[in-house]
Amino acid sequence: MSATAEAMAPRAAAFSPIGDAVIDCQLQKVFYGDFLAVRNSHVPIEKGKITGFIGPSGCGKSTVLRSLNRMNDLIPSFRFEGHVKYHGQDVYGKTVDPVVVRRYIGMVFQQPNPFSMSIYDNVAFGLRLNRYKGDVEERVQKALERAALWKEVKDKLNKSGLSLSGGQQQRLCIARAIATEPDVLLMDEPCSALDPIATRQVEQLMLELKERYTVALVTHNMQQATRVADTTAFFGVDISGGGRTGYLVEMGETRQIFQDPQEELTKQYVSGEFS
Ligand SMILES: Nc1ncnc2c1ncn2[C@@H]1O[C@H](COP(=O)(O)OP(=O)(O)OP(=O)(O)O)[C@@H](O)[C@H]1O
Repeated sequence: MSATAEAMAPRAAAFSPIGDAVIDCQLQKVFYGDFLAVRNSHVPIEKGKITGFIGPSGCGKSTVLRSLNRMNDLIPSFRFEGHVKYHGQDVYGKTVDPVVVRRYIGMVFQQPNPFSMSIYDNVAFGLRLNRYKGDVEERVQKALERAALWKEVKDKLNKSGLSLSGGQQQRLCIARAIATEPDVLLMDEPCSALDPIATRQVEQLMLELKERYTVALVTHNMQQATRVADTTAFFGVDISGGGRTGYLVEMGETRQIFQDPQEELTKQYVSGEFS
């Protein structure tokens, strides 16, 4: 365990990385109330890689991503059958504190969502929440450097995070997510609100981040998946029987998914026959 992780003692039952596998996600059925949103999706997340989730709207990409660090806990109607294991440990174990889960498995959202507080406080937020006992200033600087934002903000750390441009705000959110040194970073369409230049900066950042973190990325942009993802999971929507249930169609190396898909549906999707 890193010095940072040690400095932030878990508040509930022990939940710490062991072993080599990062996340084993087996979702047999995912419901919102009575609605079956996702079925039969086994989505392993491999260490040190970027795993891209692609597929048509409503196929469950975000649902699966958010189940990995218990973000769906915030939705009362959410329930699932299956398991999500992080280094072999049950993420949904009765004694596991979701705040601790999210320290190891951080998240960046579609819309840059800095808190209404200073740039510094945004990045320090998770450290304080987790009662980090080390040097907060040093950790904030390191996170901003890793998020390729330090040079642009080092002279205005007390300015509001909301005063930054959209691309800078998204890099600030990435800095906030990595300040606690997570093991895994979940990114839910992190570039969809950004212009092409900011998008390229964030994509470049993802490639740098994977040296240190494991990344799972939801994207609508298939070119983005080919540019940054090592592994790609393609989800489809089953409308037979009048429902709309997402499921994993195929998962493999990104090159294979785009150039040599094994499933007809994947072939049609990546060739743009439907979206
Ligand atoms: N909070 C919720 N309550 C009820 N149904 C939901 C909720 N969130 C998502 N759903 C439904 O679950 C299904 C999967 O949604 P999800 O957002 O995971 O798909 P997605 O592939 O990420 O879609 P998109 O690409 O449009 O963002 C959809 O039918 C959606 O309407």
